[in-house]
Amino acid sequence: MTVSPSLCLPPVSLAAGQVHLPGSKSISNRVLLLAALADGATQLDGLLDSDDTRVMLAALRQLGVAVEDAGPGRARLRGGSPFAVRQADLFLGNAGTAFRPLTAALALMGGDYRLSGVARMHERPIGDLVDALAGLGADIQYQGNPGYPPLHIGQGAIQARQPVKVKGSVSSQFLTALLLAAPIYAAQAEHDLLIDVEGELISKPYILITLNLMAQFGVQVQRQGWQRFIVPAGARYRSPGQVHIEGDASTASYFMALGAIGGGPIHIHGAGSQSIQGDMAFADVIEAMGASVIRHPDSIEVSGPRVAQGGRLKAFDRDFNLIPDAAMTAAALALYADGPCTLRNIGSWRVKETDRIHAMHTELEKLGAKVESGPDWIRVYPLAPSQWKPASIATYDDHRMAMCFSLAAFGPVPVTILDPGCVSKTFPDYFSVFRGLVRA
Ligand SMILES: O=C(O)C1=C[C@@H](OP(=O)(O)O)[C@@H](O)[C@H](O)C1
Ligand SMILES: C=C(OP(=O)(O)O)C(=O)O
Repeated sequence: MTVSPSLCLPPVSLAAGQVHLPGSKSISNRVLLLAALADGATQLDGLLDSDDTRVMLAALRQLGVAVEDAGPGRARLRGGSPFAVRQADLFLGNAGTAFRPLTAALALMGGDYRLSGVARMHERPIGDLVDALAGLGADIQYQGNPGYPPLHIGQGAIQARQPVKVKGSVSSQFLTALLLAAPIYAAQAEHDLLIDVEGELISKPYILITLNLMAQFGVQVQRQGWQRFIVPAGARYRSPGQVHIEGDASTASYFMALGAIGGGPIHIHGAGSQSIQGDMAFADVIEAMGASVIRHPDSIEVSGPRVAQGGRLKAFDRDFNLIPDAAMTAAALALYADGPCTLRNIGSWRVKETDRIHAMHTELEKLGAKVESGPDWIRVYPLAPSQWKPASIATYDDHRMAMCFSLAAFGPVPVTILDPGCVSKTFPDYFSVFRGLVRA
């Protein structure tokens, strides 16, 4: 891992302007896989160009999928299932949206594949997905610690006589992975493929993204609540020809936050009231905190108090299970609230790019804040102007830590972000866009 030079952000007080969001990570990586599996050619625009999509594209190319670069944000894929290459060693960085769905797809195709990632990826659990795939007859071996990547995928004997059971309490990406891969089997099957969720399912809005995009590629999944998902026998992905990828709603949360604490207005283009991403609900969070939000179909405008001039946001105590990524932005905004803010039901933070509850707790304390946390919650007390301490913020190779702590520049002292380059996971240009929107 290369570490980028640290970045000192001097105090700022105002944020206003226009921002065009980079493509959604969640949609980009799903659509790349769908286009790779679908019959026919698919033209994509709005595609995210970042570490997470680069590893997905490189893997698909290695697997024999024809991918043409068609200019910035554009690509043309010619798909088909199974993939032409039956033996490959794939490096998937720290991209959960590449690792989990490719594991399921390759396990259902069968072959001789090795999937690995960065050291942290090898600490992120995948056992619940491997168990579900093993229940279908897939051949998957752990190459390191049981329950974690790296994985070896062999030639299984896939048979779905019973409903496939999958646990969704650690990550919704396991159910997403099974759903995306299901037509590889269902296309040839005589009976519908039933997928049953065992126990709790977290991060539910991401499942709706998955179902929406599968439908765009011709596969309609029926569901019974969040319990049972039915992939019809004969289901086959067909290219819709063209797909436009909307802007990233989790990324939008940093700019919504800027509008909410820096006066605004910040006009964020690329995702709005018609978005299929759950993280757009972050707009409701900042609205409840006192920001003004105007929603357009494909954009959103946010203004709010100027916290550097004594303005304050309203404190909150809420469940963030549906928007775990944007939730981190709310934790950073708590610094400017009028009372302690509690984020609940965020246990999945422990197994993401880093242990995010630990990282948030530690780094907010460096700024001078009082913080409390438990297994699946964190409480952040706001800072009065005299309480702020200049700090060097560690980012733990977590893009969201770096982006969230840019919001600390609205305090009265400078803040230094260590390894700001880690934003390349989803938004390589974040800090130049940030600088273009803020003023002293
Ligand atoms: O399916 C997806 O695109 C994602 C699901 C979420 O993960 P969990 O389901 O693990 O919470 C989210 O945190 C991640 O950034 C993207
Ligand atoms: C959890 C995240 O990433 P991943 O898709 O790797 O799970 C994230 O982007 O916040």
